[in-house]
Amino acid sequence: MDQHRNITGVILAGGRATRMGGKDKGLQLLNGKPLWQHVADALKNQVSAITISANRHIDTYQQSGFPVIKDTLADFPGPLAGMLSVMQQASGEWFVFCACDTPFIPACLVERFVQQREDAPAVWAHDGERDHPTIALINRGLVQDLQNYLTAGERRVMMFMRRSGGHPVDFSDLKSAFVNVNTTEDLLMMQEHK
Ligand SMILES: Nc1nc2c(ncn2[C@@H]2O[C@H](COP(=O)(O)OP(=O)(O)OP(=O)(O)O)[C@@H](O)[C@H]2O)c(=O)[nH]1
Repeated sequence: MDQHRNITGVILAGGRATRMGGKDKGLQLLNGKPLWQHVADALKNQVSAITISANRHIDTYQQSGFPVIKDTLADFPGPLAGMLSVMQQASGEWFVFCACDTPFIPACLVERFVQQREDAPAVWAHDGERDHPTIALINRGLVQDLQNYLTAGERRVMMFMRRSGGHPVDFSDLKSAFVNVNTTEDLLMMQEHK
């Protein structure tokens, strides 16, 4: 059973990146390569297609050759806005969302999600210590729930994921793969340690 063929990988590259001084986080270079591209390279053999979710510098992201879906909700409401826009506009039944600020996601991400999903409509990564709700496998069937949630003014990704009937998937054996970049200092530290 090769369920990966029907899964679209989505790189979440929108947001304000306030902790990075408002720069476009996905376009920041790590070892000479934009963060979004690290995620695309890690995902490309795990999914059937890749889409970028962004709300700024759309032209730049389009130069990647991947489809780019702009957030339909204004005012940067957060990662769920990107997820909603993609689930409304892209085809396919399953989406693997990955934050662009997590450049070392593991090669077994999708396989483990699929194997451990059971019947849940959503699963997300847990590194043994922290949940990573923006690294998640989600079924299109949740689109209406997500729209209702955002319309009600809710923004928290973790709360939506818990309410979805999904569960976390354990990646404590690969904890370092979930290190993420929030500040320019984080980026510098990662470059130094490569
Ligand atoms: N499409 C989309 N993606 C978002 C949005 N907000 C955050 N993201 C992405 O979701 C992931 C997690 O984002 P956060 O670190 O929580 O938020 P951020 O805006 O990037 O950064 P801070 O303002 O410093 O919290 C990152 O990959 C962001 O690029 C949004 O409004 N739309």
